[in-house]
Amino acid sequence: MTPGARISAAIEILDRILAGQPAEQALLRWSRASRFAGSGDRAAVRDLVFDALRRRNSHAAFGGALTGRGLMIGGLVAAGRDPAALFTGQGHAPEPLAEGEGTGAASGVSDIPAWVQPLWDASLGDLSNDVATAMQERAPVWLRVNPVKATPDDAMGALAEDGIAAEPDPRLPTALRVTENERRLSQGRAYRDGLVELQDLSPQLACAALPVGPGMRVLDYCAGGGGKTLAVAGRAEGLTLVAHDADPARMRDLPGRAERAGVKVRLDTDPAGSFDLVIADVPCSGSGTWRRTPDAKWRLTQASLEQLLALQAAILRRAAGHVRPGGCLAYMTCSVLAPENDAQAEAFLQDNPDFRQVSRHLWTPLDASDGFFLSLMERR
Ligand SMILES: C[S@@+](CC[C@H](N)C(=O)[O-])C[C@H]1O[C@@H](n2cnc3c(N)ncnc32)[C@H](O)[C@@H]1O
Repeated sequence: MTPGARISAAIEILDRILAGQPAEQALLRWSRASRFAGSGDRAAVRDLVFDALRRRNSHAAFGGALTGRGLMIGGLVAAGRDPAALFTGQGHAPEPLAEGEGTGAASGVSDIPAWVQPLWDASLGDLSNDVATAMQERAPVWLRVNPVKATPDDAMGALAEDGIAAEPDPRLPTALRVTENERRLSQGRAYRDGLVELQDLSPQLACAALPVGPGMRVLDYCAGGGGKTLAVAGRAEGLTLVAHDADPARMRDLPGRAERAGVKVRLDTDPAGSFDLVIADVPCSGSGTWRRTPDAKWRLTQASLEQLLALQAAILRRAAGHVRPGGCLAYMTCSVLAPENDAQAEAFLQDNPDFRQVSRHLWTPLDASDGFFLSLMERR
């Protein structure tokens, strides 16, 4: 596909997304209908669509319209390129620019949804603008080295065999940032043999901060695909790891992932007894990961946020019931919004005086990768 044809494809997909179709669905539908597109074309079109969603408001302002075409024109203007060079109407390129298209300005335009902006500002304070700016960029890819199978050097060596370059984070040597050829990862030996797992830096830092010791009983109460379960699995010998999720189907990949990682995890739809550590990685707005899933940023509504807040509080209460006296409850979200983070922890502590907060941390793209929150609470 020519660069112009890729832009035409992105316009068509963005128009579907703006009409309400989820981004992944719109991309899949285009992919299925476009057998002529090679893997390079698909990746390029996907990047165009996601870049446009990350900066939807500012690109629409530059382009002059909140349409697929306006977003693509605005994206080129924002990048300092002349849209007329690609909007030629030749071959499969989009029609030439009409009078006034691409002449807009975007100063003062925010790419945070207007209704979220006050919450965003109140939650992030002085960091608000910088975090919003960071969210306009593509997210880097991070790997977690599985200590059961490899040292960071072994993992980097195996990645290098497949031409994938990665470097460790100075704070956590088992966290590797991929610097070259990330698209080869899923086919590479390091991933296939369980030496590394895909996991962003901030949840890795959060899991590394959990009190995990030999022989402990750990319950991952909202285990989903098991990212947190597997992150604690290699931290100590003799752990009993129990994974629970209200929707057991969400855990379907976990047994395979655990086997690849060389660790034992028991799936339990109704866990009984008490645990030394209970992880509650609750459903959330995902506002900390909006540069990875920019579609979610525009789909979140006040009503859906309120539903999430109620669910988070309920899960926190239920998960707490599984913590033994002297044990810990780790409340986690991948959000940067205070109502989902400190406000939940504070309300819980208020109602449950047998718990006290031992530590809390909010990571943002300014010091880690995705935004992520951890409140660690101990049961007296
Ligand atoms: C943020 S995701 C978990 C991600 C997972 N911990 C990981 O690292 O891959 C939240 C999970 O909570 C689950 N969930 C929703 N309501 C729940 C409830 N009432 N009790 C337990 N889990 C719940 C969802 O099904 C979802 O899998």
